[in-house]
Amino acid sequence: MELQLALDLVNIPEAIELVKEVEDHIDIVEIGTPVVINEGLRAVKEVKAAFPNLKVLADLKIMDAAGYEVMKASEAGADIVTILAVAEDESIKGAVAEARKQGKKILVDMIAVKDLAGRAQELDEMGVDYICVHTGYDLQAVGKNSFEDLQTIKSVVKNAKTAIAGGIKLDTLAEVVAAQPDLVIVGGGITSQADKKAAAVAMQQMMKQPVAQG
Ligand SMILES: O=C(CO)[C@H](O)[C@H](O)COP(=O)(O)O
Repeated sequence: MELQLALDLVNIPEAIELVKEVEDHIDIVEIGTPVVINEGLRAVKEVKAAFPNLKVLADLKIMDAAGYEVMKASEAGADIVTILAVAEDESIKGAVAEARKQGKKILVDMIAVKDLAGRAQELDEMGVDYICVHTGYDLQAVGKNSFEDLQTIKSVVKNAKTAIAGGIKLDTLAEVVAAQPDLVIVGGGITSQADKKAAAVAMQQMMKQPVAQG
């Protein structure tokens, strides 16, 4: 199980400072959508240059022109690029084809999908690398989470890795870990803590513990 640190509310120097604090305790650093909007793909390039040993995910949440956008994010140094599950199948297939060409991975964000099981099955058949259930900020604000959604996609996905994002904190991580996703994405659960390193260490330890059977 891998841990991804999501950076959403920072500029490039702040992102680099933040990652320095936790780099030994995370697997992937996400350049969040607001950062890409504010700073462009330069943020991906500079963070990858600063931390060549970490995988970098560009959270572009692609909706169209997928092959082109995956190509540009790849050129900037992204290892993983995100596309929205609600995009057209042609866009998903274009993203997967370009990622294969570039030696990169595609993570599909299931935000706003109603038929989670059906769409997850289709995406799995299209060869995407990760399928991620996600409660965005606007639904977190009304008390939602994606814990049940993770079980739903896990019951149908055969090939892709499964991931979960949205408001995960240390006190809710045990429930997430029990469902055994391949990837856990945490933003504010680390970045809003006074001791970010301690939060990342505690999360990493919890994720490494063997799961009780039965
Ligand atoms: O993609 C995002 C918002 O659209 C965030 O990166 C994701 O939700 C993780 O951040 P947090 O743990 O703070 O919710």
